[in-house]
Amino acid sequence: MVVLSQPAFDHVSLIEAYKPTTLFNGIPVVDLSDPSAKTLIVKACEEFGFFKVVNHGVPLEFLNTLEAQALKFFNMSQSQKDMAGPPDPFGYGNKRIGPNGDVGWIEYLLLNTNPEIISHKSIFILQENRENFRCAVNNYIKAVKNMTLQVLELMADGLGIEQRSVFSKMLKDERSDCCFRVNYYPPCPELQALNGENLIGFGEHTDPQIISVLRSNDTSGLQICLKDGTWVSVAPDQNSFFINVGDSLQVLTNGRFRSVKHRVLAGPKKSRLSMIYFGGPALSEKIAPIPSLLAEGQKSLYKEFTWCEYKMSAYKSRLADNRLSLFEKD
Ligand SMILES: C=C1C[C@]23C[C@@]1(O)CC[C@H]2[C@@]12CC[C@H](O)[C@@](C)(C(=O)O1)[C@H]2[C@@H]3C(=O)O
Ligand SMILES: O=C(O)CCC(=O)C(=O)O
Ligand SMILES: [Fe+2]
Repeated sequence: MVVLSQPAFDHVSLIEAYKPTTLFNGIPVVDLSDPSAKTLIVKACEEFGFFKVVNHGVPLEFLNTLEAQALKFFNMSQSQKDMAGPPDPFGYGNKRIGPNGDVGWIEYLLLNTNPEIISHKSIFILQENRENFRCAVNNYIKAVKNMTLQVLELMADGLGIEQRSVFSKMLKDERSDCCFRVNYYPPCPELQALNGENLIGFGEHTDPQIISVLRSNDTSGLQICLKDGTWVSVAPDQNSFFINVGDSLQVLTNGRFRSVKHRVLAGPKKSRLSMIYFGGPALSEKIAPIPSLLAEGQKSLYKEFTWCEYKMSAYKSRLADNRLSLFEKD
């Protein structure tokens, strides 16, 4: 074992000796132009709460432009970036995730997707480049949101729900509570000396919203937890999107879809850059199973709550907590 003394390695709390994970080649791939997409989506949400989307229709130019703009941001000096933080929860964050003491080997920008709030102070510190950045974020979010609405409609269709817009209308609502996150995991060269140990970039958690749509650069690091509790690595694919079922969708489907536990490990050589669109409903939206998904006599597994109540409770929790357990019926 190599023992590194302080200050050579002062991020000890982020080091974890996880069991080695294998690259999983069973991640479902859904081609949005394929007529069987709706069936595949439902199967993937039941089995994994996670799938990859190809033929998504989002111009690759939007992905690459935003990546370049985000790198410009993260390559600025630390003092400049600090002017855009600390997150409240929006803005620039460095190592601290959320308000309750969680940390990771990460820098990020968290933005509200409401177009007026995209003019958050974090964008203003970009000075002469802010219009380019704002435009790249807006183009990306608009296109990704459209694709997400399509996926949600296929989901409803695949579940046999008469009202195809049952999920998508929650995001279409002008009061919907969606946010956007750009995560940057810098390389950590000292990691090479720590044989077999892992550096936590973003600790294990489920996403509280309905759906999360992730795109990353070509650097690995994302892992998901399978039904049997095994953690597996997801091969990066910079031209595709990865969809996560969030806690709220698990409730809307009365547990038929599962919100996927996931985490990110940082690497020694390459930086990872990911962009995640989190689709949440209006604060007043009631989160309860869609009635037609309940078989006769079947009851909801969850107590009634609104997205506002769930979100407030989530923000009091630690990242790895099972946030839904507070809302499960006894
Ligand atoms: C530790 C926390 C960070 C988080 C809010 C929370 O209290 C628990 C949920 C976390 C999470 C996970 C998914 C998204 O990245 C996020 C923005 C969200 O909505 O819930 C984060 C929150 C955050 O980073 O503020
Ligand atoms: O950065 C990633 O790849 C995933 C991060 C994540 O899960 C999140 O921001 O909620
Ligand atoms: Fe997440």
